[in-house]
Amino acid sequence: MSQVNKKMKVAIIMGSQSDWPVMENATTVLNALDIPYKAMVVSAHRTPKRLVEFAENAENEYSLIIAGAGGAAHLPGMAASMTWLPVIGVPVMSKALKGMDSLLSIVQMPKGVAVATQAIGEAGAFNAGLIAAQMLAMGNEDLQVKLKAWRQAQTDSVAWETV
Ligand SMILES: Nc1c(C(=O)O)ncn1[C@@H]1O[C@H](COP(=O)(O)O)[C@@H](O)[C@H]1O
Repeated sequence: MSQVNKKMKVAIIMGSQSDWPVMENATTVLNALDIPYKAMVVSAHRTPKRLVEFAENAENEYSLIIAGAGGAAHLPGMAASMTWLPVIGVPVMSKALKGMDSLLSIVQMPKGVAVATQAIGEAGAFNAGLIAAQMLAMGNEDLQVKLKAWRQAQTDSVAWETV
């Protein structure tokens, strides 16, 4: 894999395939800006060995990790504990506690291991893709141009007023 591709690629991991309808929102901005990604189920609880293998090798293939999980959402923090790559956490809505459990499990990291936690649910997943794009754009002028155009299109689409 070329250095350019490696620099741009985002991993989207989630605890269960049932998270995908929420986590798919993370792909909206990535698709719009032609940022490559790979989405996969990796569970700290159910597939711990797969998580260790993924996290220990992530820097060879990816620039950033978006990690979503619901309930006892240990996946983002555990991934962050095993790689220096930035991990953006998405609390997936849970049935029993409406995602408050997911949010608190992800956001309340101990000092020294960081997860960039987003809002609960679809908006959080969407913004995870957006902040990933912004982070990648820091060192990429082409991406900055695309991102500014995307932002302007959003601004134009929400402006509304009566005559
Ligand atoms: N929180 C975690 C982890 C983990 O943190 O490793 N693995 C699965 N899960 C979560 O369990 C919920 C229910 O999963 P199922 O729908 O498969 O029963 C999902 O939201 C998933 O993210």
